[in-house]
Amino acid sequence: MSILAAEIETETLSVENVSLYYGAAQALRAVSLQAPVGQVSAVMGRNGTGKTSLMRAITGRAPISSGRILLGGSDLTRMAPYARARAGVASCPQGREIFPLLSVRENLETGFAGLPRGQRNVPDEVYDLFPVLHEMAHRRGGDLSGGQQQQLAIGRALVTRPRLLVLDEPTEGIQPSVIKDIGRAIRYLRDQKRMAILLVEQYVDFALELADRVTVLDRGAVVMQGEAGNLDHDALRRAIAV
Ligand SMILES: Nc1ncnc2c1ncn2[C@@H]1O[C@H](COP(=O)(O)OP(=O)(O)OP(=O)(O)O)[C@@H](O)[C@H]1O
Repeated sequence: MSILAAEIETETLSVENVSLYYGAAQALRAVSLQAPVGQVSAVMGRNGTGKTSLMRAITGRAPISSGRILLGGSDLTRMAPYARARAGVASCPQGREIFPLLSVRENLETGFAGLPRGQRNVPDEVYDLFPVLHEMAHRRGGDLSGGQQQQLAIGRALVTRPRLLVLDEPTEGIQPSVIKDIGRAIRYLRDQKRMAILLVEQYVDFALELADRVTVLDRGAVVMQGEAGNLDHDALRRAIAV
């Protein structure tokens, strides 16, 4: 087996037949997908089709009723969110969840919690990717623009040195110049850091520009899945059109 094949096998996120309910309402119906390292795996779908629920299932914020979630050799299924973070899962949730009264620097430092003492620093690449975080280190998180907050949310996720980065609609409500920066950061993390990136995105052109693989959800179920280059993009656009 080549080194690359071994790495993919040990580092891939594997979601297997995951179902999730809110009370009696089923939000995910036996969803399966793979997100290998060194690839962007996009999850798309109309509003309310279960994209955020899938992200919550992976990060441990919502319990699943059946199925399994594996990251490489670790079975995350029953792990608490903090244990999943230690196992290498980082997420930028919808709404970003920046601490408004903490400074930019302090927001980044909240990512230290699960790290060994020797790694409790902000990696240079966070500031290389998003120089604004350096310039605004002492500003309060709540005083940043939406785009700057999104960069901060990604920076904070990177502080935890993740193997899997989960991004829930990173372009939502953000100006084009910052969307470009975010796209560049995602490419860098995929190609240079070889992270597995799971990207929930409604902005089709942005998602298709980056995605290696695509999963489309409809009413909580997978209705289309495959390598981005092999999918019928017109059918895909129809499947997610509002
Ligand atoms: N906490 C909750 N309690 C009850 N139902 C919920 C809850 N969160 C989501 N839902 C329902 O579950 C379904 C899937 O929602 P989810 O947020 O996962 O979809 P989504 O594809 O991320 O939507 P959006 O694009 O609007 O963020 C929807 O019908 C939604 O109303």
